Amino acid sequence: MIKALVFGGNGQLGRSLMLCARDFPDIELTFLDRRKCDLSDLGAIGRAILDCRPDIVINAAAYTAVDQAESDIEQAFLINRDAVRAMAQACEELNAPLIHFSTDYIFDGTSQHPYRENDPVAPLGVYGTSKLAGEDAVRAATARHLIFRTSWVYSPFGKNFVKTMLSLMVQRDVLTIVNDQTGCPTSSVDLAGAVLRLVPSVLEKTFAGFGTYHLVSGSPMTWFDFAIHIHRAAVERFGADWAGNECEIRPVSSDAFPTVAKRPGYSVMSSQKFTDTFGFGLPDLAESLGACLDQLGEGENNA
Ligand SMILES: NC(=O)C1=CN([C@@H]2O[C@H](COP(=O)(O)OP(=O)(O)OC[C@H]3O[C@@H](n4cnc5c(N)ncnc54)[C@H](OP(=O)(O)O)[C@@H]3O)[C@@H](O)[C@H]2O)C=CC1
Ligand SMILES: Cc1cn([C@H]2C[C@H](O)[C@@H](COP(=O)(O)OP(=O)(O)O[C@H]3O[C@@H](C)C(=O)[C@@H](O)[C@H]3O)O2)c(=O)[nH]c1=O
Repeated sequence: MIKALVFGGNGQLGRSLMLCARDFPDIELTFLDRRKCDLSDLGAIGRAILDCRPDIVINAAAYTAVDQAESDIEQAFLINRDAVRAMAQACEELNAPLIHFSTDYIFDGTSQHPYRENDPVAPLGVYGTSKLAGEDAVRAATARHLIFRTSWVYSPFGKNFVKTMLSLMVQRDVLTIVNDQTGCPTSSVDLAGAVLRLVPSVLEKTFAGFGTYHLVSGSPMTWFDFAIHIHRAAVERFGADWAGNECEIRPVSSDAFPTVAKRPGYSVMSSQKFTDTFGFGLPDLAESLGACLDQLGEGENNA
């Protein structure tokens, strides 16, 4: 039996790992949430890892409030950099690989082509800067790491764009959604399945795939396009009398929807390196969004 320790058990990715765990009976997952291990307490992180002595650590925790991070800089760096460094150092001490997640918001969005792993990074805000610092901390502390950069994560769990849109579509007659930021919506349930599928091979002595990978679902679109997809999929699933059916969705520029943190205009990432190395990719948006709405309908959406 493989022993995996997961930080961030209560987040979208953490709960998706819990959901997928039933398909991987050879992996015994132990989940830590804020109550069991507050990552602000850096000393507690090493203790938790050394107490559990896992074969592998998965960090699904992060400070993810993009706008709030602009004024909560210390906490963002504490969780996204310092706590990650503590995790990576304890993993190195135990010789356990660390699987960590990062974001498209480390890029400035000026690329003319899907970002590859070696493209220059230049985050526009505190969240992206702190996540980039976390990546660097992992690389400095342990060679046995996998960093998966992903983007625009949604799921039946927690807070995300799909759930926000579904509730706003019911509450409002008109929604204005930015149409000049392009990225790849990605299901955390798909991410969780992919990661658990990799775990056994990562633990093989001959595994040579450590490093940084982009891992997204391959359907680039704007947030406006994504809202249209969500609306269409919801009407298809919940029927024409769904309360959000009549909501009008209008495209606007980012100037018309000001946010505290600036977001990249184009943060599409290529998962080619991942697919070439591991021989599979993530399902496309239609399939994954449909599954998410089905799970929401089945009541998997505890806030
Ligand atoms: N969400 C997205 O769109 C994207 C996410 N990512 C990355 O993917 C990974 C997973 O993200 P996702 O699941 O969406 O994130 P969530 O915000 O859903 O979950 C993050 C988890 O981290 C936990 N956490 C935060 N601070 C602490 C703390 N001090 N002590 C203990 N736990 C803490 C939160 O706990 P609590 O529930 O108690 O608040 C939460 O459960 C992260 O690395 C993120 O940066 C990358 C690209 C896009
Ligand atoms: C609610 C709403 C948002 N928007 C815009 C604001 C923003 O530009 C875009 C997305 O808004 P959100 O705040 O939901 O998403 P945001 O917090 O920017 O999402 C990011 O989260 C972090 C954690 C990541 O790592 C990124 O990959 C990305 O997923 O949609 C509208 O245009 N209209 C609306 O009604």
